[in-house]
Amino acid sequence: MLDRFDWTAIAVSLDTQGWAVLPGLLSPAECAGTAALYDAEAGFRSRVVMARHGFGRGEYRYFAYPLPGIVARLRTGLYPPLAALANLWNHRMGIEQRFPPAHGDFLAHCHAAGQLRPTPLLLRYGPGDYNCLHQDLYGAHVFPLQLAVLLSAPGEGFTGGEFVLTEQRPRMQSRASVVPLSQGDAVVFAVHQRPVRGSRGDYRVNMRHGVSEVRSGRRHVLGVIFHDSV
Ligand SMILES: O=C(O)CCC(=O)C(=O)O
Ligand SMILES: [Fe+2]
Repeated sequence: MLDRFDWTAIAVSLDTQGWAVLPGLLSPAECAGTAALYDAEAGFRSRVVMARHGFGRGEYRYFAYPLPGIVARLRTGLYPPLAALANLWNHRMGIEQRFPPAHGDFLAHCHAAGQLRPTPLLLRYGPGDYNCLHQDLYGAHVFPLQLAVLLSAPGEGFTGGEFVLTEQRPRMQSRASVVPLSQGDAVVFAVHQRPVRGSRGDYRVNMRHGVSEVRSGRRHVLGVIFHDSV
């Protein structure tokens, strides 16, 4: 399911832009089935109403362990190629930490440090909802890449609600990107920082992500974060 993607091209896109799209990661049926979980009683550990925290407008729910099969498979299966890139990034940024090749081993480090709670989440937006620019840091252990899968169909299921990334460069003005996504596409992006090649070697830029206002309809997204939370 995941070996059909061109991981070399994905790494190049992440290196040059700070994000990459995995087209059609989930089928329309998988998108609908996953979005429908939002209304299930069980299977989640908490629900967050964004306006209550100043995070924006709309809401999300964090899955509980055990994760639904599709979420667990994506998290475990996408980790190894992303860990290889994360290790190159940490080397370039002068950060000592290296990531083990299997997700279970990385999670064991999170759990030993008291980061025990699962972070994959489902988000739901309606008209007027949006997600302020943020970084999903949940403790000292951070895996530097994450994924968001658009479960709804732009133009049909909703309008507005674009996925936005900003890149804050040292002593320079910030740059914004809008990531074009169709239903079932995933965007892989930097959680916190990424290395950028400059004329005098690599420097670090600070990344944030968010969602512009949804104008109509309903927008569901599956978020896959690889570190667990305190
Ligand atoms: O709704 C989105 O596209 C962004 C979701 C998000 O912030 C995340 O998955 O971390
Ligand atoms: Fe996020």
